[in-house]
Amino acid sequence: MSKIYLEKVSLEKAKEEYLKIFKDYSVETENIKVENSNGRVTAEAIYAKRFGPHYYASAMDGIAVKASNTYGASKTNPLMLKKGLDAVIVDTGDPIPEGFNAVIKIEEINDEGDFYIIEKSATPWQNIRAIGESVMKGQLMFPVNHMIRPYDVGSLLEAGVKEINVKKKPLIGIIPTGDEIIPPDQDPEKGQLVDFNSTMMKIYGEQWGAKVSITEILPDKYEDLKKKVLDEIEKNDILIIIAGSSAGREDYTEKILNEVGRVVVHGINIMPGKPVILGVIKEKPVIGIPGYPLSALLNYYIFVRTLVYQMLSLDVPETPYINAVVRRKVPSQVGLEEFLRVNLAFIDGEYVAVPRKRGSAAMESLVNADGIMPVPEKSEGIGINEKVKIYILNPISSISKNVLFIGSHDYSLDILVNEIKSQKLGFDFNIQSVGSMGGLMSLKRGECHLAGAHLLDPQSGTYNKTYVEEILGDKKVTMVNLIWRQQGLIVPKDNPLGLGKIEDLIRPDINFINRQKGSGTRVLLDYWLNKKGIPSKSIRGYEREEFTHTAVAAAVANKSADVGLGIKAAADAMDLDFIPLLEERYDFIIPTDFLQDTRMGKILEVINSEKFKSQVIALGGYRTDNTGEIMS
Ligand SMILES: Nc1nc2c(c(=O)[nH]1)N[C@H]1C(S)=C(S)[C@@H](COP(=O)(O)OP(=O)(O)OC[C@H]3O[C@@H](n4cnc5c(N)ncnc54)[C@H](O)[C@@H]3O)O[C@H]1N2
Ligand code: MOO
Repeated sequence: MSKIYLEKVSLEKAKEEYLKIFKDYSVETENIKVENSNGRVTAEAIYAKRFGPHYYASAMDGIAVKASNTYGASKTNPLMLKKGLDAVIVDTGDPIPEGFNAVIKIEEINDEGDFYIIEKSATPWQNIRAIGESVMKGQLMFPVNHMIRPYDVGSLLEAGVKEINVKKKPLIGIIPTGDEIIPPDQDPEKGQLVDFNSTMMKIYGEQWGAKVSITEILPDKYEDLKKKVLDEIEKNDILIIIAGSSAGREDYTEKILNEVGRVVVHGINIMPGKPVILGVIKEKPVIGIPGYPLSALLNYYIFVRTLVYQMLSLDVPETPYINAVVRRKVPSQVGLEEFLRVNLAFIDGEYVAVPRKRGSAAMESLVNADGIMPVPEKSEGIGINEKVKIYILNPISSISKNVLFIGSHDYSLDILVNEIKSQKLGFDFNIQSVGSMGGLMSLKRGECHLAGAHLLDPQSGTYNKTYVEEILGDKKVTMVNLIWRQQGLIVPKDNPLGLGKIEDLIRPDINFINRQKGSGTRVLLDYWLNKKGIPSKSIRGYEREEFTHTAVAAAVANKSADVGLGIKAAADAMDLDFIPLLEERYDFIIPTDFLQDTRMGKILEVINSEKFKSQVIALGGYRTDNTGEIMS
């Protein structure tokens, strides 16, 4: 097959064309002790070597008898059996003495001197385990291509099988590359990043039944990389080259494959993961995996997982999924099948999927997700209330119980999350930080259990109420105060530019960093600018938006901005200075139905506790006098 060019191949076609090349590739076999065989795959049929049990064994504690000697025994006609002659004492598992053919349980006999008295006759072979009851000598225990489970190991040992021939674990070699990449146990300087892709891949590979080795990190040098690839292909069944898959100056993977092997596919219509290179050297799969972690993982999961199972002649297990409804329009990317990370919430009898932010580099979007939602390339996107398939990342038993919070970010939420876990309340509190307005919109769409907002109404000077009424209409909700907190200017230590008030933001020497539209902090800033008659375009950096207080503080800490508006806890966390401007109210917005839910009851108990409040106060810039109170 000739090479398929970048960005032309659908995932289905790439899978079909590439995987079929290796359909007859099989790994070698090895002989291993049965004790170590869990998870391994049989290389030949396995037959039992002995009977289990291999002798007639007592199934009970009692006496062995000859059934014919017991006939006629009854309550009115008890029979006496002479010890040692008519009856022999046996324990469970003991062999049945020669000539005996039944066991009477100890609790059914009376012991009287030289005799046992019985009041019921025994039937032949009662309470005796037959030879081969558990396993028959010579019987087929497992066919070839069977994956050994823990109880299979027990059964094999019982059947006298001590060693078996299994398929060798497919060997995966991983070559991390890049001048900027350093080992994960080192601390990166500017321009350096630690290699964490390799370790994720190793863990997954081992879960699937492969043996994975990671080479030293290779710099972007063509000859070195080529030599390494040629070495490693001899030692492994599957070779992975991380990064250098796209069009960059130092992306050598494709060139090497063309020189010493061949490229089957370069570029698939998926996101993340588009620039993957699927190649072959010496009839073995060599995959150039994109460096961005989510791209790397997705390609590895799609191709390497399948290859491992295929090489072991196993069916590829289906990835667990559920059907969920999407309550907003999700546009598709032109010419790309997108795999979006989503949160899941069980609301009003169905699962609701809520997309998290895009981007192939943000591990956060995966770490905090419950599932992966494919958005097919050719569709119009996903329509409102459409049912879609979601591949789940967590057990459904926990997804069904979790509480999904969407709204503005606050540090007290982290304390809440931790308290819910440490008090083992039986559910997780999952957070999507999208700003105050975003939270209310999600609540309106029925995407979350509760929202969080700090929206000042300039006219009335109240918080949240007018916004809730306007956005949520007649949806019944209750506002419960979480905290009061200080908003102000986040500036470098010792405030070198001497900033003190909102008017300072228009100074020509100042670079500002803003929050996204719809965030409570942005609403506050715009309100102040409006009140003071300051045009937003007079502020340098007004257009540059971040999504959290922490991101604003990080921009100031890293000197990409001189000042931002945010909360004191964010400034403290980055060792910055803070100039307080206003104290604001942050409330939970809870649908009145959910207020009755036992989980919400437990959440309110936590926030009402002294333990929670004292941790919040310790953050600095917080007040908890109204925490847990219903607000109007
Ligand atoms: N001009 C273009 N640039 C890029 C394109 C494109 O089409 N045209 N595609 C983008 C996409 S999409 C992806 S995905 C990446 C793929 O990048 P490469 O495979 O070439 O890898 P690098 O550029 O070397 O690295 C990308 C990124 O990943 C980090 N990285 C690399 N290795 C590791 C590792 N082992 N552990 C953790 N992180 C790693 C690396 O430092 C970079 O930040 O290309 C886009 N560019
Ligand atoms: O394909 Mo890249 O993986 O979109 O980031």
